[in-house]
This record gives sequence, C-alpha cells and structure tokens, in this order.
Amino acid sequence: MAYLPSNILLTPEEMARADRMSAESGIPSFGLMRRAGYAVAATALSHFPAAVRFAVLCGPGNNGGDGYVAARQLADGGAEISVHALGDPDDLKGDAALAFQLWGGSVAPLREFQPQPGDVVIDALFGAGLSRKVSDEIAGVISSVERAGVPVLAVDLPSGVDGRSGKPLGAAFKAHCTITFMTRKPGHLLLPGKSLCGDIEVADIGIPRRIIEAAGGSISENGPPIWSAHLPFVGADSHKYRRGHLAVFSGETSKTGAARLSAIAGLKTGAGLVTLASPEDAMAANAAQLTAVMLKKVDTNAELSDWLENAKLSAFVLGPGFGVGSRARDFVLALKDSPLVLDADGITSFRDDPAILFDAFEDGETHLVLTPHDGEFGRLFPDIAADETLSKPDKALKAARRAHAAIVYKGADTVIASPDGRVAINTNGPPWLATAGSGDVLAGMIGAFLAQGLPAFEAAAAGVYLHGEAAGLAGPYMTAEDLAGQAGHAMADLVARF
Ligand SMILES: NC(=O)C1=CN([C@@H]2O[C@H](COP(=O)(O)OP(=O)(O)OC[C@H]3O[C@@H](n4cnc5c(N)ncnc54)[C@H](OP(=O)(O)O)[C@@H]3O)[C@@H](O)[C@H]2O)[C@H](O)CC1
Ligand SMILES: [K+]
Repeated sequence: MAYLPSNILLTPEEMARADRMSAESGIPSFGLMRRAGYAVAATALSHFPAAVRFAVLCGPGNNGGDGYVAARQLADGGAEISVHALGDPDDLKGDAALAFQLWGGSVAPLREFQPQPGDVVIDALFGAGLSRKVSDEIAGVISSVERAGVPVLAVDLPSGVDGRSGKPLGAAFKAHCTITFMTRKPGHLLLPGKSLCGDIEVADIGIPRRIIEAAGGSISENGPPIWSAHLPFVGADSHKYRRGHLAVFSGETSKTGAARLSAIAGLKTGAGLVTLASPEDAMAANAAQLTAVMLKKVDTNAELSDWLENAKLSAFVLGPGFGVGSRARDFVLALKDSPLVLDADGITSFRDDPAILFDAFEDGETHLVLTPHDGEFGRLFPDIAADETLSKPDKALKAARRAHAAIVYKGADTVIASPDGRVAINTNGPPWLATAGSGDVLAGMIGAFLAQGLPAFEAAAAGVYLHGEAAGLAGPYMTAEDLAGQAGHAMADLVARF
C-alpha cells in the first residue's frame, strides 16, 4: 500500500466526484472500499500492535463499509474484534451492504458499546458524508470513549468533523491517528479538525492521479509547488539572489520597532535594497538601530509623492506600528498602483469604510496583500466573518474577491486566498509563532517576495511558508528578532532545494 505525499486537498464533494469519475472509467467501486478497509486494518496493526480488542464502530454509509472490511481483515489475522453499528445493517446499500456481508460476523447496536481497557476504537461512523449535527446518542458514545481514555483510529475523518471546514458538528472523536484516502481533505488541516485527527496517513486506494487532479478544485496545502516557479533564484545566476527595492513605513518615535522588524526580515528574505520610510520625529530612533537597512524621511503626502516619482521602488509594507488614521489611508491611496502589503494598523485604518480600500486596488493584476488576523479580518469583512456557514477558506476567498487582494487570513491554520479562486492552507507554522512581532516579520517577508517580482498570491504564500520555516529554525523560545534573523537561513535552505 503506497502512502501519498501530495499538496492537493479534495473537499468531500470533490472526493465524491473522484469516486464517480473512477467508477465511470471502469474501476470497480467495491475495489476502492476493499483497499480502504485493508489500509485501515494495516494502520490499526502497525499503530496498535498490543491492542486487546479492536472495537469497530460502523455508520450507515460507506465509511461504515470501510469499517466492515477492516473488521474482516483484522479478524482473519487473528485479532479480537467487536462490531457495533449505527442503525440496522440490513438497511445498508451498495458497497457498504457488500462490505457488511463480507464481515459476516455479529453486530451489536452502537448504543450498547462500552469501551473496555485494552480497546482500540476504529471509528467508521461518518466520513465524507457527514451532513448534520451528530445526535445526543452518538455524542454520548464519543464522550464514553473519551472518558475511558482508549485510543481512536479514525477512518477518513474523526466522526463529527466536517471534512470541508474542520468544524465539529455537535461532537467529534479526538483520534490518535486518522487514515484517509488518496488525498487529505481541508478539514484535516483546518482547526479544530487538525487537532482532532492525530497523525494523518494517506493511503492509495487506486484512484488514478489524473482523476484526483481533474476532480480537485483549487484548495491545496501551502508549499513550494505553488510558488517555486516564480522564485527569482530558481535556475538563475547568483547575481539574481537579491533583487528589488522594498520600502517599509515606520511609525512614530515610540512605535518604530515593528517596522524595523519588517524591514530586516525583508532584507533577509532577499530584497536587494530595503528602505525604512520614517517620520522626522522617529529618524533618530531608527537611525540608531539600523545599518544595512536605509532610512528616508517621509512625513507628508507631498514627500511620499515626490519619493515615489524619483526613486525606483518595487514594493511596500505599511501597517506595522504605523498608527491608525487618515495618514495611513492617504499613504495607501497614494500607493494604489504599487505592490503593497497592508498589515495591522494599515488594515484597521479602513475599518469605517473598507470599500475605499477595495475600490482603490481594483485595477490591473492583483497587487495588494492583506494580512489580517481574526480581529482585523472582522473589521474589514464583518459580514463574512460572522457567517457561520462558511469555512475559513470560504471566508478568505470571499474576502479576496471583494478586496481585489491576496488575503493572508492568519492564525494557527493560516489560509491564503487569491481573487482568481486559488486557496492554500499553511501547515508548517509551529505554535510558538504566536509571539509579539511575528506578524511584522511576516509582512516584511511577503513584501520582499513582492519586491522580487512574485505575483501577490505567490508572494503571500511563499512568505507564510518561509515564516513557518524560519520559526522552525529559531526554536520554541524565539523572539521576533530571532525569527527575522532566521529568514536568511530559511531562504538558503529553500534555495538549496531548487
Ligand atoms: N474515494 C474514497 O475516498 C472512498 C471512500 N470511501 C469511504 O466512504 C466514505 C464516504 O461515504 P458516504 O456514504 O458518502 O458517507 P458517510 O459514510 O460518511 O456517511 C453517510 C451516511 O451517514 C448518514 N449521516 C450523515 N450525517 C449524519 C448524522 N449527523 N447523524 C446520523 N447519520 C448521519 C447519512 O445519512 P443521510 O440521511 O444524510 O443520507 C448517510 O447514511 C468516505 O469517508 C470513506 O470512508 C469508500 O469506502 C471508498 C472510496
Ligand atoms: K470516521
């Protein structure tokens, strides 16, 4: 059984489409279920060789079918098995009915299941077909398993987790590990689903890759396949390792640190030049702490216009420590034709009338990157943020289309979306990234990729990925300075991979 590494993610609907396409191309659907069940049994044995009993909980659809196949396979191998079913197994249809026949052993009602010490629960209640909140009866079984502290192997998804959004519907198992088929689903990577899956294994059950690719939409795991072709150093001479001129706007005297973090991160991410644009009153504070980053006094709109006319600037970062208000709005509108990362105070400055921002960046190729965390997202897109029916990728995509911007919707499961429909879920950020100044560093990294000529979505996704890599190098006790400091090493590692 092959286990597939891939950055393609299929929603449950897309996976169902892949199933249909493979059936239409002549691949017997029961063969898929059989291989799925075998993979479950193999994973159960490899993860839990000392299990006293495998307690297989089977639902009323094909997820349950996988469970029956696994039960047969494990029983044939000599394992102790119990099978409990939701609903009457005689009502099963299609492949699930065939799988039940293949099992051929006894089945007790789910409500009679009582976990025992030494049990390993194989959770085959619901997978891709979960369509509504789980009942109190099922929630009761889930909590009895949790109370007993016995491990859970989830088939496809921990039952109760919505594969599209990662949200639990009513209640959900917390699995030790989850075995899914062909590709992971967004719900495996989005919170809280991610924290309920445990280790995730992906088994090849024989759907051809061309079908997976054709059935897939536009959601993928963030990683080099999305943006590496745009990196300037790929296949290039070393003189191209640094390029572009990034400008970062500093806040007033008492708030200059955030912009300096962005600027230093930008330099280490490969921008050829980085200039900090500083108000006069902050010049001394900035000058005292900068060496490789250049400094330019920019106080007024007129000074900004003059600078934009006379300097060759490739991209901008505005927001970290900048201050909320009309000066931020005026500067952003002056930058409307340039690649821009708008972060923090820059975002909040448009909370009263976000349409001014969205309209300003409407023309041409997408060249604005917005990097909101939850609070900032709610300020710019209050209706989208409040819509409980939307997943985080849905929200990011809707926001991207409205704002004509690449959106980096930050969090422990950062999502990057493009107005053209592409969405990436980031997975390499360690928990210690949630530290003061981390967002400032990210803005500088994205700004540097914009300055190096990456399109907005690719720059955003590459920046988020590099941020995660740098945090991994900096380790759990890092500060934002350490994080910015590791950007160069993380870039060197990336360069070495291409
Ligand atoms: N290519 C593959 O990946 C393959 C995957 N397989 C497995 O099949 C499931 C998906 O099977 P499906 O039958 O579509 O869906 P489920 O088994 O997950 O669930 C559907 C049944 O569950 C009922 N349901 C849904 N939500 C609830 C709820 N909250 N409470 C009670 N019952 C619920 C639903 O009832 P409806 O009334 O909504 O119709 C269905 O009866 C996938 O996850 C894999 O494990 C194949 O084995 C091989 C190919
Ligand atoms: K399941």
